[in-house]
Amino acid sequence: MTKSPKLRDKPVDAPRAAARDTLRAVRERDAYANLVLPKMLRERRITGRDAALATELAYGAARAEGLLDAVISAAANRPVAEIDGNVLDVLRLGTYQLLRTRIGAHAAVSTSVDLIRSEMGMGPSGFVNAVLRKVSQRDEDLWIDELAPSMADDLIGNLAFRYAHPRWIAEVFDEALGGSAGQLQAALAADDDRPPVHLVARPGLITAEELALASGGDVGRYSPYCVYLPGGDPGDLEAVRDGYAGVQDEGSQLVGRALTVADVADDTGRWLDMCAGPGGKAALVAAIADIDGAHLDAIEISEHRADLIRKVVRDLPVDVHVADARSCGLEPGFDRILLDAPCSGLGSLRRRPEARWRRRPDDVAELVVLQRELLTEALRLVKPGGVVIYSTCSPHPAETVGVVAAVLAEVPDAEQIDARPLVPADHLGDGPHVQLWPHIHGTDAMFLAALRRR
Ligand SMILES: C[S@@+](CC[C@H](N)C(=O)[O-])C[C@H]1O[C@@H](n2cnc3c(N)ncnc32)[C@H](O)[C@@H]1O
Repeated sequence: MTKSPKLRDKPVDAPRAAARDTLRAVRERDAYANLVLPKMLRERRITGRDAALATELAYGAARAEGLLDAVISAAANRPVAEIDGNVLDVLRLGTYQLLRTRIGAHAAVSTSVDLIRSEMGMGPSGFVNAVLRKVSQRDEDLWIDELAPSMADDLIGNLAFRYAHPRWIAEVFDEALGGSAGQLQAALAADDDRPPVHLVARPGLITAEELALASGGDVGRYSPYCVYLPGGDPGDLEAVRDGYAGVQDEGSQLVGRALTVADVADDTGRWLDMCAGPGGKAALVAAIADIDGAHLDAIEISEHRADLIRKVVRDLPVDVHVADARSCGLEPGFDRILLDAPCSGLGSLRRRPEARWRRRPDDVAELVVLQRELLTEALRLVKPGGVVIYSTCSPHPAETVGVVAAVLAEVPDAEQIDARPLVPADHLGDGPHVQLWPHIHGTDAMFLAALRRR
């Protein structure tokens, strides 16, 4: 039977189908949206404005999942766990468009209905249509007013809901920010935004000024190697393709640089990166080591990640070791050691769209044990007078100041030194550690502490 013109399937639009398939991969396979989508865009030859739309929708909907689900559940009058997964992906995309983009309500609803009808037929498409129409009756603020805990009763709960963070993460940020509600609001808002793209100009190969000219970007505020890219795909830049530049958050650049500028008497040029994969900081440190006549040993436990390091440190004075850094077998006596420890990643949630909804508070306790062991070993491997930079891309106090305090209590000949002079940024607080923030510095929320063996 031929369908009537009204019922005939419309072709689904490619960017929204890619966004839906990304959300599905995240939900079904625990995939990382920022790995799945770029590959899908290449394979499906989706480029330009269409690629930008798919990215905005997929990453935006993944980032806002908790908020979207609360609204969908209210509009559908049932918990989202009772909604078929494939239908839920389309509802999330549609709700995201309605609440958080300028896409008109008609287009947001009808494209969602088309997406579901092409796969699942009329029944589910009627449900999607009904739910999204209900969602479209209010804007985001009205939904928040209706569904979030009140500011007066539960400020953290309200802000967590409003800026699409699980409550426990908002609590961690609150603790790290010292309980300032204004700071917490700004931090969550910045974390809920699309992240900027930062490039690193590899020392000795290109300057930040040259890279800014070549890329149409602006030189960074703090890192002498940083360029802010206003838009576009960094992979299209010749400097990135040729390895003169890479994509790296400015906060990470500041951590790598801090290792190289700390005072170390009689630096013999033995430098170590204890947890180096995939090699972002190792590449920067090694480029500076090359200029300074030093050598970097880079340890990484995962073979695959060690391969990634080898790719980015080609031609630089680096030895890559696949080992557990707690028992790597290298001779002690290093002048400078970077321990960029495995961590919860709560400081770079804006770059990994779905991560905030995947992490669990319990993840942290196990990581803290590993972080302490690694830092203790770093202090054994560094020479007296040498420096250890301990860093995390997390502001979680248990992973940052907690680890440093616990290890210092156990290692009597180690001391913490002021890390602030090693970081050319403002608003660095009372020290001695440095905690960067997206809402203050525009960087990921990187933490670093500087320790010395007496
Ligand atoms: C935060 S990442 C490091 C990021 C890296 N410094 C960069 O800038 O690209 C932590 C790394 O430590 C590795 N790792 C975890 N446990 C380790 C261990 N016991 N020994 C060595 N590496 C480890 C992880 O595989 C991961 O690649």
